[in-house]
Amino acid sequence: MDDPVRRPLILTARNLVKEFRGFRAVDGVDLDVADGDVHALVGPNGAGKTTLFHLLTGFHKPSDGRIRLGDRDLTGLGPEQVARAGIARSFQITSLFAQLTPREHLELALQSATALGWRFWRSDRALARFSGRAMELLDEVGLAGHADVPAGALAYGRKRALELALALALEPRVLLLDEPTAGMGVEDVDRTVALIGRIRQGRTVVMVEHNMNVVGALADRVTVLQSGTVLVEGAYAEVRNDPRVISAYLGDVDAAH
Ligand SMILES: Nc1ncnc2c1ncn2[C@@H]1O[C@H](COP(=O)(O)OP(=O)(O)OP(=O)(O)O)[C@@H](O)[C@H]1O
Repeated sequence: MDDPVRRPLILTARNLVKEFRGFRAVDGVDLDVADGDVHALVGPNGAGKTTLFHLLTGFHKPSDGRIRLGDRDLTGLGPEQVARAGIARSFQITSLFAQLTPREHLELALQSATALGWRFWRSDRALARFSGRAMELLDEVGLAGHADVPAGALAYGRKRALELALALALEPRVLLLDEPTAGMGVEDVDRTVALIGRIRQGRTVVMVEHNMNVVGALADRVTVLQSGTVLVEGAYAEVRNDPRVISAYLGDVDAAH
């Protein structure tokens, strides 16, 4: 049942296919992400969530199908072009520099998003003009009090918050989060849910997430994948009680709790 007040679509995929040596990890997926929604991609292990995520961010090229952001066709673009077009994914912790502080990370990310690129790498004068915005972003993710600590010394949850701030620095039209609560204890999960709840304001978020409590707390819409295809798409409450989803997840949902 479609929600009559659904917002306009911002990100769409049509008949998306990704084949690996004849095996279809993503097999004809249609995806409709509405502007301003938190849209979760869920499904049992091996369903194709990560592959779909890589397709949406340009890390994989589709074997077939199309991806559009607003009225722009992004099909076949590489990761950097996709990011510049307005789809940002949260960085991996492994891409943080242990000796640089969160403020320095943000200043560099903000500079790289401008036409200057990385040309004035660590020139203090060039970076100083990004300091104000860097602090705003750190404040938004709750890291203002840790702005000048080397990133290597931050606790795990704070490193993830820094990744989020780095993605936000690109001012994306759509923010993609790959398992934002993976590997976290209960307290960090709660903090992360609150954080995503804050940063989603005025933004569109697509997230792959295994923890159904997190999905229930944040997602407006849910796409359930199974064997590379869309099993069900809808509001969380509808999807959660759908017998096809329950059967696909049998055992898996309990494990995620
Ligand atoms: N590079 C690859 N080469 C070959 N097969 C792949 C490749 N990447 C993924 N696959 C296969 O595609 C299927 C979907 O994998 P994918 O990682 O997208 O699933 P997933 O839903 O993210 O699973 P999980 O929840 O376990 O992370 C799996 O059977 C996987 O083995």
